[in-house]
Amino acid sequence: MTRAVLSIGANLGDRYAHLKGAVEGLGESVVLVSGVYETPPWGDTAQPAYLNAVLLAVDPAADARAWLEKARNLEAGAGRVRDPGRRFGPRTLDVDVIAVWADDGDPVISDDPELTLPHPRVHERAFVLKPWLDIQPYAQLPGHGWVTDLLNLPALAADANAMTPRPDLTLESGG
Ligand SMILES: Nc1ncnc2c1ncn2[C@@H]1O[C@H](COP(=O)(O)OP(=O)(O)OP(=O)(O)O)[C@@H](O)[C@H]1O
Ligand SMILES: Nc1nc2c(c(=O)[nH]1)N=C(CO)CN2
Repeated sequence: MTRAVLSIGANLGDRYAHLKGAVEGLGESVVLVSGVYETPPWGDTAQPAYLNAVLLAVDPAADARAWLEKARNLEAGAGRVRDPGRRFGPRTLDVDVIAVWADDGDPVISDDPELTLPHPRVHERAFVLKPWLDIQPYAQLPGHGWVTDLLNLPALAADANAMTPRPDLTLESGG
């Protein structure tokens, strides 16, 4: 399994530095990086705004579980502390594995709570779908269809409208 779409988000500390650290940490596996967006907090609104971006990464040696390990290591490296009482609470860095595709192009499907694929809430999250569409205009979310159709649903369109592009904050791929 070699291809993954990853979402990165930060709303504590130096948010931009945390996103840059995640891209740098993934090194040469990163092939596409979206623009950075300032996004209102989703799911738990009493917290600061996030910076969000989406990456496409390729690693011939990585299976789906390896992408999760990379994500956890990056979060730990950014000093993320989990608050068990606050499911969608603030964080220095969140790295989610959105979807993974195997060598033959088939999506990896998993209902394992440790690694659910595709990510079980991504179809409700404009802060992931909009940057994903930036880097893959014909993206399809396995089980949910075209990302562009999802973003046209009224609730998601409203959330996407509330996102602010931050062209002053750039992320570079390729290590
Ligand atoms: N696709 C996935 N990507 C990342 N983590 C996942 C995925 N599926 C299941 N998990 C599990 O979810 C656990 C909690 O992850 P995390 O604390 O990042 O959740 P969260 O960011 O608060 O919420 P969300 O997953 O909705 O963004 C992780 O330890 C991980 O094992
Ligand atoms: N805008 C935005 N909201 C969130 C984010 C995120 O990355 N961006 N991550 C969360 C963790 O589950 C909860 N809410």
